[in-house]
Amino acid sequence: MKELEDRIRREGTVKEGDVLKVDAFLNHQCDVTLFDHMGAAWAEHFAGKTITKILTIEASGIGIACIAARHFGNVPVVFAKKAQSINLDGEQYVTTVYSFTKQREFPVIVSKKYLNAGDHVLLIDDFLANGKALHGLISLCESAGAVVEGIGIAVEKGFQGGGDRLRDEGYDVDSLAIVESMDPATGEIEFRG
Ligand SMILES: O=P(O)(O)OC[C@H]1O[C@H](OP(=O)(O)OP(=O)(O)O)[C@H](O)[C@@H]1O
Ligand SMILES: O=c1[nH]c(=O)c2nc[nH]c2[nH]1
Repeated sequence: MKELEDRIRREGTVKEGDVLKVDAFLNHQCDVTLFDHMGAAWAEHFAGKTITKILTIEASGIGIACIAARHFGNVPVVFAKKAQSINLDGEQYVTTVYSFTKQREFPVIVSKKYLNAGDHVLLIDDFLANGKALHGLISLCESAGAVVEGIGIAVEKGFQGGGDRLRDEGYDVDSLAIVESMDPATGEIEFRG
């Protein structure tokens, strides 16, 4: 998606440790017009698939997923929580995920009320790096007996391999910008053609 690639080129910065900082528009300050265009792009890609629910993971996926839902008939958006809370009751699906930016494991929790056999799920997230977050969400869907219809990602860092591993596993992964390489010394970013 050219609009997203242009924003990354203009406003993204490359940090040491394979970190691309795009918090001016994607995952700290949020450009909702861009999010709306991203939702439209996923709706075009996944047209023809029946989506009954969007599943994402806190925190950065939530805003993007909510705006994307407007393009999928306002289906419910569920976000997996990364901490237990007195506000979480009843039975839960739980797994653990290693967080790329926080560099530690988190529980990943969804109430059984909100993910069911018979759901046709679109997974949405801001970043795909090693694929840990998505494997966590896929595992929750498997536990619930829900079908993963596809995966919509804003920025995939292709060189970390998580996206291609998911494609090899048979998932339909639509990443709107795939960074093939990035250099913290020069700031240069190359996208997959
Ligand atoms: O493919 P992976 O290696 O799993 O990396 C991608 C995940 O990393 C980030 O989450 P993170 O827990 O770092 O932070 P967040 O709270 O900003 O969502 C991002 O939002 C994805 O969920
Ligand atoms: O802002 C971010 N930049 C990244 O490079 C990244 N990788 C996973 N999650 C990420 N979030």
